[in-house]
Amino acid sequence: MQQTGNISVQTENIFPIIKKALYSDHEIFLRELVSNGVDACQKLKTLAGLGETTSEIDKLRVEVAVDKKKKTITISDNGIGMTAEEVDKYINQIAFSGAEEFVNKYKDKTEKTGIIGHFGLGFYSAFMVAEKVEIHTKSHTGADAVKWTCDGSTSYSIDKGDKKERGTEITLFVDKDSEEFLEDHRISGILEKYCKFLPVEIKFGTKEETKKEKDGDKEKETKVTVDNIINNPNPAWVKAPADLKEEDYKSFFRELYPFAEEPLFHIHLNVDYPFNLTGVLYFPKLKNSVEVQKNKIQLYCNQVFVTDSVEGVVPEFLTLLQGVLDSPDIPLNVSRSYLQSDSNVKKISNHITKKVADKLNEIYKNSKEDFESKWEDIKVFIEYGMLSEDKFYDRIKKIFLVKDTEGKHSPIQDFIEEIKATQTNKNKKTVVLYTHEPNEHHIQIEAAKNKGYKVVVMDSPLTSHVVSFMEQKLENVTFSRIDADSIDKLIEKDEEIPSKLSKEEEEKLKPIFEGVLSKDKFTVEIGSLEEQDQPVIISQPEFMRRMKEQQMMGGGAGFYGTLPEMYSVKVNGNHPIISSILAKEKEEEQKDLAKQVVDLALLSQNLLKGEDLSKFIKRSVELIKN
Ligand SMILES: Nc1ncnc2c1ncn2[C@@H]1O[C@H](COP(=O)(O)OP(=O)(O)OP(=O)(O)O)[C@@H](O)[C@H]1O
Repeated sequence: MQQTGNISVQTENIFPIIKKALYSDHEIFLRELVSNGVDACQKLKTLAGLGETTSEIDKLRVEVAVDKKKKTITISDNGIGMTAEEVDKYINQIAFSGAEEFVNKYKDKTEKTGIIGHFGLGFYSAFMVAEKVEIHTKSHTGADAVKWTCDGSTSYSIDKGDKKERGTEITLFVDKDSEEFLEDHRISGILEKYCKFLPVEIKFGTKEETKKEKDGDKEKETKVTVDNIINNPNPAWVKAPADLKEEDYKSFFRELYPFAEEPLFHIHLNVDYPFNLTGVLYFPKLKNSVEVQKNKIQLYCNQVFVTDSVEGVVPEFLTLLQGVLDSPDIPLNVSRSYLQSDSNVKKISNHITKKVADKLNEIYKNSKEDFESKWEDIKVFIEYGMLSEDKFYDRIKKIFLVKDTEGKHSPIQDFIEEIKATQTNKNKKTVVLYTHEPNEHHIQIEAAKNKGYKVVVMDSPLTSHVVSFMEQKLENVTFSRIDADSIDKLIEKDEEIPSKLSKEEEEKLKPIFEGVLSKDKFTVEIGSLEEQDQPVIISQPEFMRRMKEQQMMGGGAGFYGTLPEMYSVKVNGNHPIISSILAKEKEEEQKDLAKQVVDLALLSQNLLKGEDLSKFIKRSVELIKN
């Protein structure tokens, strides 16, 4: 038997849920009620623009007042007001949004109305903090004033009211558990957080200001009491980019982050099709860090602050930026996991990524010098971006810079072209040599320079990921850190350097060196390098080091992280010292000399520490004495 029907919802059951669980944060009630007041003003403005009201719209404003004695919070506005029918329709029917109805009615007649309300639920958030709510309202139409009262049960009363002025006044009789909201600083804090950029003036009490006046030759300071307007109704992002100067963006930045260091540059977003998005994003000076900056972007919906955790709305790498995004098209009242699958959110996220890449390209095009001067501060961001979004990489690959040890910047693609002739190995791979710390690798860099090679400085925390990524993206290119092997092995050419040692001599030499090094950490190899190269070179293989670094960045140590540090020790059989070690008659003398050159190699790698270092110094002093 098939049966169909409607699931019935009893308002008695749903009301307590709305009251307690509609929003997890109780402080939201103020945002909702102030937004309703702002909407009421915006609606009146829209009607005035269409000639549908004769109301005065010069001084539209919302006011919040707290009466500690009466334990009330009042939110009043001089907006559109409501008639008795409207109160019945919009307030008595939960989830019937007058805001949405208004937007639909006027959507063809006017441009954006900037109306915030949408769901028809916000008003009821008042009951999260109030045991009783009263509405006094008078419509702009001149209809009789209305008084509505509800004590939090499902019954309400609606009467003729005595409000004389146009607008709506909502009074919350704050319940015992919510008395914290009767504190001025609490209300200020909430207004500051959510309402700082609402488009209509919001007044909360008064404040004292000092005015300077001319009194003859002198300046006189007088104190005056003025309305405390808590918001800036015209923040930079709602203005047209053409109307703003660099300084305006900077001062808006200071308004958002009074204590932050000045940003490098900004991007003004302004889209109205196929979705609505405005905002200003700032590039902070990141230096070499990826952690500190996150969660600095503030998300607004029609100028109401919604959240500063933007994950899910913008790609993760963009959370390194600062600034404001405003879009009525982001479904913010829903869960984060839903956000990621929302098509508008995806489009917005792609758009921002594109805009950011466009801006970077524009700066590069306008002035290479300017771009280069900013590079050290933005490279981590760019690296993070290209590692996480392939599309971003495609847009910035032509302007991804590398800096050589002489301080010269070049786009990586140009750099590879430049080194191709000299730094291509016998397997036809062009080898990019890099260092994370030129001072530490001075010896190796000098050896590379002697061969006519160039070394680039890659010192970001993401370097090991970046080089692996670039190896996948760039054809026939590999990266090697300059200390990963001897220079001849880093870029292996066809012609081998002949060895001065015979096979027997090499076999004699190996155990001497093995005897002065710990077997668990070092593997010894006798090789033939140039005579002028170092007698012993200690290196950590590129692959192993990279894996360890990547796993350290990713948190857990993983498989490679658990492996002990391993180094390879290459003894340069062509170096005169090595021949003289072999020539020594006594085993002790051979060992001492071998130990000395090994220690020198360790020292150059910053690997000689503690007792070993003390012993080395002592031994060196003895050697000099002799
Ligand atoms: N201060 C006010 N002045 C005039 N009308 C109001 C006022 N407050 C509420 N209303 C009317 O009551 C309706 C319901 O308000 P409510 O806050 O519950 O929902 P909303 O603002 O439409 O949507 P949301 O749930 O997204 O806030 C509003 O759409 C509006 O028509």
